[in-house]
Amino acid sequence: MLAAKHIQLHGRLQNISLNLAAGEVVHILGPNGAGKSSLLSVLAGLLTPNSGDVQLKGKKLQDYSLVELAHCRTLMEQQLHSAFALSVQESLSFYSQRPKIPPELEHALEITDFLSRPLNHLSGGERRRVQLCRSLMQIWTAIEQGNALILLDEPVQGLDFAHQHKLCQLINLLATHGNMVVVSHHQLNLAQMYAHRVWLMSSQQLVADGLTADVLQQETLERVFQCRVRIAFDSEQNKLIQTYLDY
Ligand SMILES: Nc1ncnc2c1ncn2[C@@H]1O[C@H](COP(=O)(O)OP(=O)(O)OP(=O)(O)O)[C@@H](O)[C@H]1O
Repeated sequence: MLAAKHIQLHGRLQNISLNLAAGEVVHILGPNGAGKSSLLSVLAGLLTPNSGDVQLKGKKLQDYSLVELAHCRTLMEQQLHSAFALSVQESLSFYSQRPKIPPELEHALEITDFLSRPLNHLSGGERRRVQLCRSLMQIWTAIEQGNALILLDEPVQGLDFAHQHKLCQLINLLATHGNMVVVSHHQLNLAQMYAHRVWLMSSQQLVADGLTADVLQQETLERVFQCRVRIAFDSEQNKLIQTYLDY
């Protein structure tokens, strides 16, 4: 269980309270600058809020050592760092002692074919897949035990259509073991398909927290994104299928 109470971070987050249960997948949505990355950094214990606190499994984040946190939570940041000419294999070994990529990760991320290539010779999407693999392998033991907190900041950025869906399916699979997952991105349709719950942010505040279908309402989206939207509804399957901009 993860719980945040009255988080304030000057100029970035205002009075945010939330919680996340074992096995839940939450997608954070909201306009640029809304505070999604800042919130993920606070939940990871990498940014200390000016007031309020975050508790992971009943213990304040600041009472965990960095080593303890590094074994049970991962934060994949937006930026791709590949200044060094390390190979993909060397980069993975740096973060994990495991000799092999777990099959679930390989199935979704498909990176075995370029293990021997230098990271900085890969395409943007390929590099993103390596970055995801590395972040998840870092805490793979905790993930296998269903004990992990997985925080991913715009993980689908640069991924092709098929890999976006494979990643979302992987995330939901990992949650079935009891892991907690928070993912920020800008794809309303992926949230409609895969999120258990949505945190909608705007102007550094959490403006809605609820079941996906309840939060992704036309009126709410139009207010937050300041544009007209339309939502297509599949009446046979009784679910939302697509959100699109209405010109
Ligand atoms: N290092 C920083 N120092 C001070 N302010 C920052 C810093 N990083 C971001 N901000 C500001 O904090 C606010 C929230 O930024 P944040 O990066 O959390 O938004 P975001 O929702 O992740 O945006 P995006 O969708 O563009 O990635 C913005 O007003 C931003 O300009």
